[in-house]
Amino acid sequence: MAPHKVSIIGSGNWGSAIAKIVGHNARQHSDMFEEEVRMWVFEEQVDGKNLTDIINEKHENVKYLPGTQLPDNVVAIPDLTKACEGADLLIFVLPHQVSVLSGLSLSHNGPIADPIQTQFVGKVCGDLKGKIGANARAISLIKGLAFHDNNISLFTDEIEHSLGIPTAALSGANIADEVAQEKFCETTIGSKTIEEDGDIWFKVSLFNAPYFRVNVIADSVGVQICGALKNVIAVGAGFCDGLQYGNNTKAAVIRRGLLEMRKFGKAFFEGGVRTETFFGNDRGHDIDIYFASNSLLASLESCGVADLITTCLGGRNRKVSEKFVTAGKSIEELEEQMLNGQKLQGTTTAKEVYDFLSVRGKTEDFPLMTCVYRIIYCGDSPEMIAKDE
Ligand SMILES: NC(=O)C1=CN([C@@H]2O[C@H](COP(=O)(O)OP(=O)(O)OC[C@H]3O[C@@H](n4cnc5c(N)ncnc54)[C@H](O)[C@@H]3O)[C@@H](O)[C@H]2O)C=CC1
Ligand SMILES: O=C(CO)COP(=O)(O)O
Repeated sequence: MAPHKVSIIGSGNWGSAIAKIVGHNARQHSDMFEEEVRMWVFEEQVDGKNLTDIINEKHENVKYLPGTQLPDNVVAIPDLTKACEGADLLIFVLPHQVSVLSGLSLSHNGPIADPIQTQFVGKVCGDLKGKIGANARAISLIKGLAFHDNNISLFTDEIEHSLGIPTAALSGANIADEVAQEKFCETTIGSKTIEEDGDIWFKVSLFNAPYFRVNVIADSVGVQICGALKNVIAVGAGFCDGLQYGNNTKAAVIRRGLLEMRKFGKAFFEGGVRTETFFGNDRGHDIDIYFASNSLLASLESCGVADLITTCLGGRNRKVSEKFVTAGKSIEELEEQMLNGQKLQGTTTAKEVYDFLSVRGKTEDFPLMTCVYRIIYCGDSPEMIAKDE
């Protein structure tokens, strides 16, 4: 069989960290993969130069992952179609939505700026439609859900429908900067076709590394629900920090958040999600452990409680939401000031989830996520995050 041709679609903070692993593994397994790994970069100017040129000269994404050396077989390409031409393994790693400033809206201290929100995964898929081979496969590293007309769908389904190729999901307790520094962590791949995806994404080691332990489970829906909704809960955790509420309060938010995440998955997805995906298990499953790593430290579901904890402790959603409480500025302003082009996912997901629940009359069934929404978008006091009426 010809070696797989790998393309990475996205080059932000996580996109660049994963490019380091994938580039290294492609080079190590030259019988399985073409050595060159192409990475689509949304072109922009950094100090008067194209970011793609800087990446290809310095082998470093100086804007989104400064200080990390990328393997020189990772090649930055600004043209999406060229970056994906002939690829049979596509790695989607884009922010699920971006939010930019214009006009007026609320911070908890009053009116500030009105964000416009743009989903661009759909645009990327539209541009690639008809250009991807039938034998290709994709994997989504996106932590977010797709919302259209107050309906919800998974990005794996969006990509599958748009490009006609099977698509798995990868999500875990993976703060990009820590992964880039090769600090040990785990991650979870969710797949409907576990043996094929396990073979390609895990067994031949495109992602697995000594410091990045991958496991494959069948609950693709649960993996994606976890990745999207933990960002909303982390916004709540950030409010707690801004209010200096301490660890017990934050633990209560995490506990309640985890239950709401699971409840959401069970309520709105046909076939439901597995409880184990959220809480972890003792390796008692049959097919799920088929590809489980041998590492004793590895549990199967990094995407659940583990990712929720790491994001509530060290993620960008937490950091910006803490400042939202102390600075009295809008989320979009803080995102611009604090993240240097990186994107928050939890605040936009809070709005999407609220709109979805609202048209179904279900907001009261998800009080924590509703509260996060109301604090950001309706001017409710941040103290509401830890008040039981
Ligand atoms: N950063 C992290 O620690 C982790 C992030 N993730 C998830 O991975 C996904 C990607 O996140 P990051 O790589 O961190 O991105 P990021 O947060 O660094 O976002 C910046 C990226 O968005 C791109 N971008 C901005 N506007 C765009 C547009 N109109 N069209 C296309 N691209 C545009 C920029 O070029 C840049 O590559 C997200 O869903 C995130 O939740 C998952 C695990 C860890
Ligand atoms: O997904 C993440 C860690 O697993 C990163 O979370 P943040 O987007 O809040 O930084």
